[in-house]
Amino acid sequence: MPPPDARPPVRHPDAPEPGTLLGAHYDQCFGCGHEQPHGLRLDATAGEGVSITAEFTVQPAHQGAPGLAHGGVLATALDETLGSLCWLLQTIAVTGRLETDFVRPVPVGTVLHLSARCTAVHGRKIFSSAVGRIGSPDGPVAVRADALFIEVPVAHFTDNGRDEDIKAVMENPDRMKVTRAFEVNP
Ligand SMILES: CCCCCCCCCCCC(=O)SCCNC(=O)CCNC(=O)[C@H](O)C(C)(C)COP(=O)(O)OP(=O)(O)OC[C@H]1O[C@@H](n2cnc3c(N)ncnc32)[C@H](O)[C@@H]1OP(=O)(O)O
Repeated sequence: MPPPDARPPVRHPDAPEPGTLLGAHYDQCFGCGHEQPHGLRLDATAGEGVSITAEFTVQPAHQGAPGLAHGGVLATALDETLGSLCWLLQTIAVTGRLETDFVRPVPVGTVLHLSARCTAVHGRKIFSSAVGRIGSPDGPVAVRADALFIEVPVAHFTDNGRDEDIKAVMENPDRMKVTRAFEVNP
């Protein structure tokens, strides 16, 4: 829970307009990248204020029990959607805590409709919540999460990431891709 002196989140003036499809922030990201054959390929769209909507289709590669999505995959979908809120705050942050409720089983082939919103900011701490619904934005709730993201310097990635992956990103001639890989301001 945010402390009493937490402040409401403020949408950055340079945040993408509501309705903008954000696209993959990093081609190799398991949540949104298009070069991960078994990734979620989640598509996130900027919403009003500090909110995001997103969709992903549960594939056979995402099974836990036969015909049903793995809980860790569903948590990834929530994490990715929540992480995209940082793009609207234009803050570099990583997941510190992700508390997930699994409410309904999610069959393979389901389109999961996710929505996330930032609820408060306190120092480096960003509080947010998300929900995932089956089949439509008004469908039955399947998963819910509350999260705490922590603002970090870009060195969090460059100091800790595997050298060859950092190097590969840095050498990309598309400077926007370099920037977005580390979730920095566009
Ligand atoms: C378009 C697309 C855009 C971009 C879209 C991007 C989508 C990406 C989505 C995926 C995001 C991820 O999965 S990110 C990957 C998964 N996460 C990680 O790998 C993070 C690993 N953890 C860490 O590196 C570290 O623990 C940190 C950075 C989270 C925190 O370490 P630190 O920097 O030393 O900070 P620290 O002093 O410990 O904590 C700062 C404050 O936060 C609190 N705090 C820290 N962790 C926790 C915690 N788990 N639960 C409660 N509180 C916590 C502390 O009590 C403290 O509060 P106070 O004393 O100040 O009150």
